[in-house]
Amino acid sequence: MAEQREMKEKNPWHSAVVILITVLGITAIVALVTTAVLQNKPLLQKYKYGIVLDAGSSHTAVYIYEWPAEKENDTGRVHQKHICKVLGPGISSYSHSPELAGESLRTCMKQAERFVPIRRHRETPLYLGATAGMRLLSMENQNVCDQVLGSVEKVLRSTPFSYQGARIISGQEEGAFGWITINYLDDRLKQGSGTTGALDLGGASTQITFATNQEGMGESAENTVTFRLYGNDYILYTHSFLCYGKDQALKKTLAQQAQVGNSSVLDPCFNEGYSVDRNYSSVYSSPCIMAGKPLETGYSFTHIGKGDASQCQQAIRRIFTNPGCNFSRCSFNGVYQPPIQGPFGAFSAFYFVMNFLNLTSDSLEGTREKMERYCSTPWHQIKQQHPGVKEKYLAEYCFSGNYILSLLTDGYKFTSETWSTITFIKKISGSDAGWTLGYMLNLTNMIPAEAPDSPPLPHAGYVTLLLFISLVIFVIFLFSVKSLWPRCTTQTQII
Ligand SMILES: Nc1ncnc2c1ncn2[C@@H]1O[C@H](COP(=O)(O)OP(=O)(O)O)[C@@H](O)[C@H]1O
Ligand SMILES: [Ca+2]
Repeated sequence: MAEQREMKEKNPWHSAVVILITVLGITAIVALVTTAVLQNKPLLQKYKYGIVLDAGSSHTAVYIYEWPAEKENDTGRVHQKHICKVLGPGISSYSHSPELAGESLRTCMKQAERFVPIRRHRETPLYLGATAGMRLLSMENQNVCDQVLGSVEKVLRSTPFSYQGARIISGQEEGAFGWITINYLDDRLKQGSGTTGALDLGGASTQITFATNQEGMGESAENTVTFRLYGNDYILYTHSFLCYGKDQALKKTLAQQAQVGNSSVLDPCFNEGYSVDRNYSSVYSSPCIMAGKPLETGYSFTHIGKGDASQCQQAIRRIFTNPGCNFSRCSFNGVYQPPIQGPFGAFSAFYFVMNFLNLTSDSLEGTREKMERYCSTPWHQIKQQHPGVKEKYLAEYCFSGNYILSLLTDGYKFTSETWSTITFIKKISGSDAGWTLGYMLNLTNMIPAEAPDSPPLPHAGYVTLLLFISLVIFVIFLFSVKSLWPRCTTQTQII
């Protein structure tokens, strides 16, 4: 030992060489890792954009989506950058002055020009999809419907974006794209595991969509949609009930209680103390209300609230018809529906109403109890408690809550057990739940049928592994130098 120490002391190279090797080794490792990190780091993030207008029956919303340019085909990469709510009613309400439908969009489209960088304007696809309000208008008057679509088209063409068309989407599309949206945002599609069903409640229609492995799906082709996404096959059951959105359902329920000629209607679905004069024509002004439509609707009546939730539900139940079921099982109105398979995400008006009523996490029984209590609260008290809420919504929450209860239980056949599989949602990871995102992903081919190849390791994992292997090599190298060194120096000594 003493001899060796002496040799080291005699050899001034010993420590200098070891230090040099260590410094060089560390420098080499740092250089290697830095190069690996820089080489694999994504280039300065470039974003792309897409714009979809949701022309609903009650209002129009402009959605701007954004995604990293290189990651188009990855799930969960597209997110909502901005939403602009168009002032005024839905485009289907402009039947008396169709040109104003287009004009109503201008403010939001100007806003979109500011949210999308100028250099991206020309390549940004722009779509408009109209839903049940326009479906109803096309049934009432195809010519006026075309004029409204022509008017929005004219304004959208005048924007700097890449206009891709304005059309009425089908109920199946509305349901299926809503399903794609929530499952894409949840990052469930790539995993190929369980998916979430979609429940959408609008003003004029409502949609139910869920994946099913039922053999019996062949029973009803019009309710079946198939997709191959990221290498997985999905068979979806979907149905859109036209005239069963909450505004049309309210008209149906009211029309069914009203008798033309009567000067008042005592309505259990409105709070006690509520009293508003209405014209019969406002109730019957919809192709959804067929039966009992009088020739002369120029009469008015006083709409008086009675505030009784269970009577309200009885009244609502009468708008679901049961003409007999020609399939193995049905929801309502003779429409085929396989056994429901949860979990479910319930959005749009399902969320707005249940969130207002503080009913997003209650049991079915708890929900019924709270509805009884809300409906029996006098109208003046309700107004006092919620001064900031739009009075039209406020007045309708007793009806809307009961309608949701009835639609989900009497209609879709949710039970006390399956009720808890429903989550009332507005947004997922910052993007609104709704059909628009799924619509854009589909039209821009952003969801591939087959799973794209991806590197075996994520970037962080790759760098860590590289660092670890380099360190191991370096430590082995140091040990071997250390164990070889005395022999070398001894040999030198002998010579
Ligand atoms: N804060 C809110 N509270 C209650 N209802 C709301 C609220 N915001 C929107 N709604 C309702 O949500 C529904 C949205 O429907 P919409 O998408 O316009 O129709 P559709 O999908 O049938 O074409 C309308 O009935 C509207 O009144
Ligand atoms: Ca809608």
